[in-house]
Amino acid sequence: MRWIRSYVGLSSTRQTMKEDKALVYEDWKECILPLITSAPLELNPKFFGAEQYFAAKSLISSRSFEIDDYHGFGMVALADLFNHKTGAEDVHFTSSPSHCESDNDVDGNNNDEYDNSEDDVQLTQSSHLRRNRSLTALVGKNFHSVSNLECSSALADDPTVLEMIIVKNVKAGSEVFNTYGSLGNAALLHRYGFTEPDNPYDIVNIDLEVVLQWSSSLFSDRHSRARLLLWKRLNYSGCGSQNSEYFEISSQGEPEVELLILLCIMLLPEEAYCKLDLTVATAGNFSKSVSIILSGNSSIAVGETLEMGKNLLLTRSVCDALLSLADIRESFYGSNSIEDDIKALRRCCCNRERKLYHSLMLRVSERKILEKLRTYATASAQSFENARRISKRKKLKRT
Ligand SMILES: C[S@@+](CC[C@H](N)C(=O)[O-])C[C@H]1O[C@@H](n2cnc3c(N)ncnc32)[C@H](O)[C@@H]1O
Repeated sequence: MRWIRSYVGLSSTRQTMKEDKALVYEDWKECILPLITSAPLELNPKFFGAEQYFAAKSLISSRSFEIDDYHGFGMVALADLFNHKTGAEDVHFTSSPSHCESDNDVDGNNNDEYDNSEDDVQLTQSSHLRRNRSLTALVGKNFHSVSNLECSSALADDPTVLEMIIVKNVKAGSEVFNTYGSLGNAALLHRYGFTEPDNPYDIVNIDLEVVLQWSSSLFSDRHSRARLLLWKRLNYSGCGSQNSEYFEISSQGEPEVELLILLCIMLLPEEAYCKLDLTVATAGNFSKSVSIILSGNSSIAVGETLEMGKNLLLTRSVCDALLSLADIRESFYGSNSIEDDIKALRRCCCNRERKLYHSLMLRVSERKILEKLRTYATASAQSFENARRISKRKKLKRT
């Protein structure tokens, strides 16, 4: 754990880990320490120290999951044997039997796409399951799928039943996977201690602090604060809590529209800003669905949908700002280039050097997204310029 923190650098994963560890330590001090010092229990402090508590908590949190609204979070024997695969599970858990029309899928997965054909497999717990510490299918073409078994009405009504359904054919001897949800690599590493290559749900976070750092390199603190306030008064916010707001960049390198709007407001010329400020002040509360659209020549319009304005928001200066944000975020990885990281990842053995492998994978996947963000910003600036040229030409033709 200590190692991951130092290698991932200043990423949000490190910060989250630090905060988690502080909370777990507080828990330990409050709940366990009094037991160690309590005379009648005579607990051996060697087994109940803060590090042992942290290890136990990590183990529990990587194996427990939200069962349903009724049960909340819990540990389910057998269910926790399955390893995760993003978007390609073989086995699915649901808190009520499959034919009893339910949307109680564990992890919020939808079952509609699954074809429970007669080729489905039955899972059996056997000694060889234990060998790999993950679940392997005992496959037979004629085995009946669990979901094809008769489901008694008693079972259907039993809230303590958790159904395990094989949703795909699995080759004999192959590992059977579940999915822990649509999680990016930082979330997978934080919650479960591993990452996946080419994870389609991967994201990079850009903290609001980073945006303010960029803004203060161009404008006064007063300017940045006033523009941020206006953005907030327009009912925009980043992800996360008020104390640590951030913006997500998708695995395709696309920034959230809220970030684009903030950048536009930061970059507005004073006159346009004052005009917008006045508009907001006189209009009172803006509803969530109303968004401002700021066009390239700084005029302001009020539009109804957020997506409608995305292209208009991607002006040359906003795209330049995105490039700067990508550079600031990239600087968090230290002096090693992405090529250095890729080489180190190739040299690294996933089984022998687990921590090194997964932290390198996180760095590489995040940095690849930052590369895509740069490509996105450059291409968007180009299309914005083209659109402007075409519109200018059209206007000239009309006059
Ligand atoms: C619910 S357990 C799964 C069973 C686990 N293999 C075991 O040893 O009991 C979750 C843990 O399994 C490991 N794990 C699950 N899926 C993985 C994957 N795709 N790659 C690497 N490790 C994985 C991680 O250590 C994770 O914290």
